[in-house]
Amino acid sequence: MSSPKWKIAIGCDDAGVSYKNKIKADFSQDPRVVSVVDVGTDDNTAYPHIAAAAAKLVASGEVDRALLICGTGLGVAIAANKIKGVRAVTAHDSFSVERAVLSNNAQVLCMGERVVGLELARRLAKEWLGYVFDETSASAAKVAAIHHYEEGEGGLSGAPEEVKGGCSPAPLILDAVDTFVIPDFLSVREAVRIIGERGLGGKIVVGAQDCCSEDHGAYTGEVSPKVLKEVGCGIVELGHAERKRLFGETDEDVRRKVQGVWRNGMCPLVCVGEIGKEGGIRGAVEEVMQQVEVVLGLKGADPDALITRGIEGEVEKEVVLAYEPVWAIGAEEPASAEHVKGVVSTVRGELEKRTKGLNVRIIYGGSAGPGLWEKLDGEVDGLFLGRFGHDPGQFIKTVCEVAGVGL
Ligand SMILES: O=C(CO)COP(=O)(O)O
Repeated sequence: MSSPKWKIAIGCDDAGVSYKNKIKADFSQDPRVVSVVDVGTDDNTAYPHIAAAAAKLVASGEVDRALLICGTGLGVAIAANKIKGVRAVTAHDSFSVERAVLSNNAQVLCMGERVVGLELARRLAKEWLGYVFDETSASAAKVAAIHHYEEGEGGLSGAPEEVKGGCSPAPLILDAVDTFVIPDFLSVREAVRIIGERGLGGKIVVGAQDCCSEDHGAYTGEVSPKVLKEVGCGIVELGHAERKRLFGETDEDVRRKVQGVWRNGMCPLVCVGEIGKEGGIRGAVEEVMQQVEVVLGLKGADPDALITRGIEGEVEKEVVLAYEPVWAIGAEEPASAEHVKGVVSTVRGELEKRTKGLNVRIIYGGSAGPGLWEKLDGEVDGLFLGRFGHDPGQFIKTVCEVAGVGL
């Protein structure tokens, strides 16, 4: 394996200028270093500002590591540790420098110009470049525990915790499945931040549970799809049965919202499903098709014109239909596999004829969870979890089943 090439930030206060400049010069000659960002200082800027500037570069991923010098190496470490995601240590001996990386995955090394001799400081900085944290080592779980405490017990409750718990499936599994989480509105930004921070942005899409059909205007209390896009949403759930039942939302309302979601380059996830189970597969297909015709604007539409009609500008030609028989939501069991397969395959066949150029995926929801996927014989494109998605263990189990990977 080739050794890594580091992007490094370096900084000091007025007590650490000469060591910083020496080590910076060493780094510029070291083939293991691709770039050095000097955050200062050669004046008397106080150490917390310098340390925070370097630590922010680490936290944002602009650099891999930072080296900070002050009189003791203590103040800069304390300040750098205030930046979320950063682990900074003070170390003046070879063993501590090694363990700082291999045990603690510290990205920031701090030294004190008044504590350690110049030649030792230079040697330690050189050794530091040779250590790489092993994510598969026994230390990884302990570093993850630090991260857990950093998230804080006093943070938002409810959905963010679920999001945090649900963020742990290995990235490889997530490569095999398109995964999304749809928290409440207030938790959307936090979900985007946590997922990004764990390097899972692009692997887990964050969505919203509803949106306004309009981007701007006097719609007090509504949430604009434009704003959802800006904060990092990629998918918006529309027309859930509860919105229809409790808030009187109609399929025509959903149609306008679908347009708003498309207009903003996101994917609409439209819930459809029959109310009662008496009509069997036939009755369900009829009810679902009536809803789909309205929400996708299919009635009397020329399939070729469908995609451009009413969708201005950038067109995201995809929709996810969540087939959720209303009677199966919150029930003890999901609908039978036979029922789901029958409805989905018929609806899919209809839509193939009538939605040219539109990528339609149909997923199943309604008491969906572990054990269901294999029964559906590949007839549906995915699952939409309610209660089982709130439980990180069940969520991960289901994702693994869909990915075809054992836990
Ligand atoms: O409505 C649902 C998801 O939005 C389904 O919820 P349950 O899986 O808890 O039945």
